[in-house]
Amino acid sequence: MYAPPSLLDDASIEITAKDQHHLDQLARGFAPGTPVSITFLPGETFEDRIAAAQRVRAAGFTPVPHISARRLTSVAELEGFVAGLVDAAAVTRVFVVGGDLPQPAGPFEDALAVIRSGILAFHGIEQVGIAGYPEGHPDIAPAALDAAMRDKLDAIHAAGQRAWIATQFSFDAVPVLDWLARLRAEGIDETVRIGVPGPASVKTLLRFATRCGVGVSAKVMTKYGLSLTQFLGNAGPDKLIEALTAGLVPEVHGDARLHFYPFGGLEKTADWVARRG
Ligand SMILES: NC(=O)C1=CN([C@@H]2O[C@H](COP(=O)(O)OP(=O)(O)OC[C@H]3O[C@@H](n4cnc5c(N)ncnc54)[C@H](O)[C@@H]3O)[C@@H](O)[C@H]2O)C=CC1
Ligand SMILES: Nc1nc(=O)c2c([nH]1)NC[C@@H]1CN(c3ccc(C(=O)N[C@@H](CCC(=O)O)C(=O)O)cc3)CN21
Repeated sequence: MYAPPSLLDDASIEITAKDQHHLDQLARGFAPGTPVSITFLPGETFEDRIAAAQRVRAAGFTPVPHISARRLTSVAELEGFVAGLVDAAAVTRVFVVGGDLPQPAGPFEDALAVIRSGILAFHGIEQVGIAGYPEGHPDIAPAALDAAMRDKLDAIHAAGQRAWIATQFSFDAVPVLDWLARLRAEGIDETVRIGVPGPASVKTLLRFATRCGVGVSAKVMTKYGLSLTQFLGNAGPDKLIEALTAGLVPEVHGDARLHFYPFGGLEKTADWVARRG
């Protein structure tokens, strides 16, 4: 076994509202209490998202609903969503992202605006997650990303809440480890959950990489085990997690864990974790 149990043991996982009907599959690889993020996708209703959080809680996991700032159309919508999550699923943790819309659909320009609204703290949210980009973001300058991270951490702490960082998924350990070391050197010591893809077909992984603005060079594809000649074949994060495990040094990288994006389905990721855990 190449991965120490700790890195896989403390992993979290991200689902979509549709996955709420397949939560039984998660228990095969993830312990009770595991944080389960619920992606905020367009085309879902707030009722769907609240029901998903409720099912995650009922299945024995910790629901972590995502809030996409730019997709919110009003302050009342945010109020209603957070109140609903607390009432139905006793939610105490949420993850706030800017969102992919080029222009905000409502009053929230970015994640910071949602945090500064005070609505999360008012409803008793205790922990707030924010996004990290070890390889940068295609539409946001590195300095803006750094400044946003500091501002968001300050605002979360000022509201008396705890923060954590979950990173955009990556196929390469090197930039992730470098970025994490830099963050720690700057004095940011929050838990970082490193985004890794679950096992999925090469085709699916490349489709999500394109959609989410994650670049994959030929060199990185080879390193990860992604082959264009086996486009329909599967690729798992074995080598990536092996490299992270070998490269993570607690004194340098602090509290680092994994966050799985199961692009190939919950069952495949849970079984993969169970086989290696
Ligand atoms: N990592 C993840 O799991 C997810 C990431 N996203 C991505 O998050 C990006 C930004 O979110 P955060 O890191 O939370 O940043 P943020 O909300 O903290 O904003 C950081 C800076 O980038 C600007 N910005 C925010 N969204 C933008 C966009 N779509 N296009 C151009 N500029 C934008 C903001 O005005 C601000 O100056 C979105 O563009 C989206 O691509 C969206 C959903 C999930
Ligand atoms: N820039 C950016 N935008 C995002 O929306 C985003 C990221 N980055 N990083 C990773 C997470 C993970 N995201 C997602 C988005 C959709 C599904 C998804 O499975 N959607 C459909 C299937 C669509 C398909 O297969 O193409 C589903 O039915 O659940 C999963 C994770 C969204 N996220």
